[in-house]
Amino acid sequence: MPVFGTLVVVGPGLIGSSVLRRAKARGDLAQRLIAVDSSEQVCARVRELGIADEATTDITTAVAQADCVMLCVPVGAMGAVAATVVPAMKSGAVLTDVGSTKVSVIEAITPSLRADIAYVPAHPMAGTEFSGPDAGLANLFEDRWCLLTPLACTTAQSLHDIRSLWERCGARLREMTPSHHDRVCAIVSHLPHLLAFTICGTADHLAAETRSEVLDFAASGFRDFTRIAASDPIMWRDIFLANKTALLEMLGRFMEDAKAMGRAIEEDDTAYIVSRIEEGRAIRKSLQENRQA
Ligand SMILES: NC(=O)C1=CN([C@@H]2O[C@H](COP(=O)(O)OP(=O)(O)OC[C@H]3O[C@@H](n4cnc5c(N)ncnc54)[C@H](O)[C@@H]3O)[C@@H](O)[C@H]2O)C=CC1
Ligand SMILES: O=C(O)C(=O)Cc1ccc(O)cc1
Repeated sequence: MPVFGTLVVVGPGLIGSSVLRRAKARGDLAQRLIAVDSSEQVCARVRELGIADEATTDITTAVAQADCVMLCVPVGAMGAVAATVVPAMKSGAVLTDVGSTKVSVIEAITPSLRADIAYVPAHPMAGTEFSGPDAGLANLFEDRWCLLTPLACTTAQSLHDIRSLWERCGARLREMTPSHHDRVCAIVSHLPHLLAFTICGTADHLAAETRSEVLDFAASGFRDFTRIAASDPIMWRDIFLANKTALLEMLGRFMEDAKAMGRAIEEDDTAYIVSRIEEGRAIRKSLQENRQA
């Protein structure tokens, strides 16, 4: 029995097209799948890939048919898209989003909400450095967390249905408050991306300054940073600005710890250096035991 009659995915890029692929492959997420994108090129590609029953730029006509609308656009676009989508939705339908930040997305969407529309904010903690409809994978969410931040306007039925949808995508679910979500994601996702973009920039500037070949010798540790640094600039600009408070708090904490490591190196404090490295190894081991690495 499908969770929804008609599921409309707005923004069938990496995340949206992964949900569509999973829905097509299983057949029990929704009876009918509609993809909506502001780009006709993206719609044409979705048609070629055959991952939705319909792909259109006509957002209001599409969402009027929806039992569930899933917003998969960059976080900075969520508010404007919701302002177009919500007035056109039918009574009793469910609105959900997959944005990487929750407090600011909820703030942006809330002014558009209606009493007869349930809203379930969600965030699948899975992805890659690639974007667009070609990048999606039916198994992207398998064994990955999907974080839900239910609100007063999240009915029990809508929460149940969105939980079922993500469970059928293979995700593990956890509920938390939006502000807790943003602090957690600031440290485990947003700060690592900030560090990756920064270290690649620093190395590139050094190479330019010294007119040397430093990057030719990039070892695997540096290469791991470059994978993350290849992520979409608009998406990450939006995330950094949308999660400014929590991200700056975590950046401050990180800089303190980095300075302490610098001092330990300066002072030949071997015990401190080894204890921090051991902490890192222990985290890696515990993640591998939980199949998340
Ligand atoms: N990339 C990742 O690894 C993850 C991303 N997210 C979140 O998922 C959302 C989507 O990210 P991706 O799938 O990576 O992006 P993407 O760039 O692959 O896809 C976004 C799609 O939205 C469309 N779009 C942009 N503005 C629009 C508008 N105003 N109306 C209609 N369509 C519009 C674009 O044309 C594009 O097809 C973002 O909010 C992101 O924070 C969540 C988890 C992981
Ligand atoms: O590619 C990676 O390593 C990621 O970390 C993907 C990712 C990007 C954004 C999210 O909100 C969640 C996951």
